[in-house]
Amino acid sequence: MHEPAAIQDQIPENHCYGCGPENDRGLQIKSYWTGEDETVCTFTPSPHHCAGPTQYLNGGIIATVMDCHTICTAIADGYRQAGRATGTGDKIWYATGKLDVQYRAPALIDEPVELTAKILERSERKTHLQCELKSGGRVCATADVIAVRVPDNW
Ligand SMILES: CCCCCCCCCCCCCCCC(=O)SCCNC(=O)CCNC(=O)[C@H](O)C(C)(C)COP(=O)(O)OP(=O)(O)OC[C@H]1O[C@@H](n2cnc3c(N)ncnc32)[C@H](O)[C@@H]1OP(=O)(O)O
Repeated sequence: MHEPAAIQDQIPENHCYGCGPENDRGLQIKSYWTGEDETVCTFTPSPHHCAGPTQYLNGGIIATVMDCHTICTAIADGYRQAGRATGTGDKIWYATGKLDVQYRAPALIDEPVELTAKILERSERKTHLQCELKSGGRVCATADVIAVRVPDNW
């Protein structure tokens, strides 16, 4: 069961190509909590997101959606840990310190991809997450991500 609002729709001033509602040429992914430490995202590729062969999704797009889904999860978790609703009060912002993607199978361009993110560990400055991307019912990519908390003036 999803919370009513997507995480991205609660984070203000986000122009990110992958997840910013303010970027009208971006991918505009939407992520939702499904549990204490887990989120999901469904992304529907467009034909121009293809790899060399037109039936498969481009690897950079795969990395981008995994990056944005996990970093937005870390940001929302930062607000949760601070005891505040996402996007309220002083800004909490994380950047990608590490994004290690394993491409395990090609992802189909003409079906939505399903992403899950799981928080493995958190400390004051960083959050360690794992992400899985499925297409056509199989795991096509996994990622190990370190989100690092950055100040407003980053
Ligand atoms: C005005 C406000 C507007 C708000 C608007 C809101 C928008 C909000 C939505 C945005 C959603 C974006 C979603 C897409 C996210 C991107 O695409 S961000 C763009 C890509 N990333 C970058 O450009 C990052 C570039 N790198 C950097 O800026 C800095 O190197 C970093 C990553 C912030 C680290 O800074 P630093 O000062 O070197 O940090 P440092 O104190 O050394 O490390 C902090 C901790 O992180 C660990 N760490 C750092 N890097 C790594 C690493 N690569 N591997 C493992 N651990 C690491 C350190 O070991 C350390 O751990 P502890 O010692 O605390 O245990």
